[in-house]
Amino acid sequence: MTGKFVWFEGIPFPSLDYSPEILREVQESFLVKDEDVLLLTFPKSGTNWLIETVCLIYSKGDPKWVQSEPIWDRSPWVENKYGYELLKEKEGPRLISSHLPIQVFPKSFFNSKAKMIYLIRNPRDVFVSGYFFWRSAKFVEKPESLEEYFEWFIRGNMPFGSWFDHTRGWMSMRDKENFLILSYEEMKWDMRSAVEKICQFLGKKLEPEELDSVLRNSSFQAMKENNMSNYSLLKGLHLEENGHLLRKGVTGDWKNHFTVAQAEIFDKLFQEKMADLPQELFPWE
Ligand SMILES: Nc1ncnc2c1ncn2[C@@H]1O[C@H](COP(=O)(O)O)[C@@H](OP(=O)(O)O)[C@H]1O
Ligand SMILES: CCc1ccc(OS(=O)(=O)O)cc1
Repeated sequence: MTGKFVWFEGIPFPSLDYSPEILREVQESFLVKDEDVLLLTFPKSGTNWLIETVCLIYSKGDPKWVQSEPIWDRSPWVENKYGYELLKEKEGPRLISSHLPIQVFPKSFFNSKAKMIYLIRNPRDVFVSGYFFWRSAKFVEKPESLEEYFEWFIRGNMPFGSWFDHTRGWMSMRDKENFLILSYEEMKWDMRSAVEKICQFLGKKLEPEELDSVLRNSSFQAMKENNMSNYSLLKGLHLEENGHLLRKGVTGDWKNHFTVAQAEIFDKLFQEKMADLPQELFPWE
C-alpha cells in the first residue's frame, strides 16, 4: 500500500477531505460537550446502521428525519473537514460519528461526560466488507486482490490503521460508565434487545409502537432503499457506480471468502493480539 492516503501519526486516512492539519486541530481543539453522543467504529463494522438506529431513537421511530437529511449531516464525521465544520456550527446536543483510533481522538472527550457507543464486529467480516467497499471507493488506494488486502489487514496498513490496535485502544475505556460496547452480531441476532440497550444507555424511552418503527426503519431493506442513508448520493463522485454500502448485511460471510490457510493465520493473530481481553467482549468467537 503506497499512494492515495493521508498519513497522520503513522495512520493512513482516506484522501477524501482528510488532512494532517484538520486531524491535529480536531485532536487538540475540538470541544466535546457533555450532552454529545459519539458513535465510534472501525470502518465496516456497521457504523451507518448504528447511526440510523440512534437517529430513529432520537425521532421516536418517525422516519421523516432519516429520509430527508443525509446520514453524514445527521451525525457528522468529526475527523474530516466537512463534518468538522458542520459540528463546530451545530447548536445543542450533537450526534458525532468517528472512526478515529483512541490516541488521536479529541482530547476534550476524556474530561467530558459525553456518551460514546463503540460498535465492534467480527474482524473477519469487517475484512470482507472492507475489501468490497474500498474497491468501489475512489478516495482510497484499491486493493488489487483479496490476498493483497489480507496482507494489508493483518499488518494494519489500511484506512484507519490496524483493527487490532483500534479495538484494543478503545476497549481500554470499557469500565467507564459513559462508554457502551455493542456488537454488530448482537444487533443482527436480537435487534430489539440491542435497541433497548441503546435506549437505556442514552436515557431514552420508547413506546412499544415507536420501538417497532425503529426496528422497521433501521432494517437492512429499509436502509438499502433510503437514499439518505445508502450512500447512493456519493455514486459517481466518490463511489464507483457498482459500489454499495449495504452489500449483504449478514454475519459470517467471511466463511465464503477465506481460504483455510487465511482462516488459520487470522485465528492465530486474533489469539496473539486479543487473548488478554475478556472473551465475552467478542460474541462471535
Ligand atoms: N441495516 C443494516 N442491517 C445489517 N447490516 C447493515 C445494515 N446497514 C449496513 N449494514 C452493513 O454494515 C456494513 C457497512 O458498515 P459501515 O457502515 O461501518 O461502513 C456492510 O456490511 P457488508 O459489507 O458485510 O454487507 C453493510 O451491509
Ligand atoms: C462521506 C465520506 C465518507 C466517510 C467515511 C467513509 O467510510 S465508511 O463508509 O464509514 O467506512 C466513507 C465516506
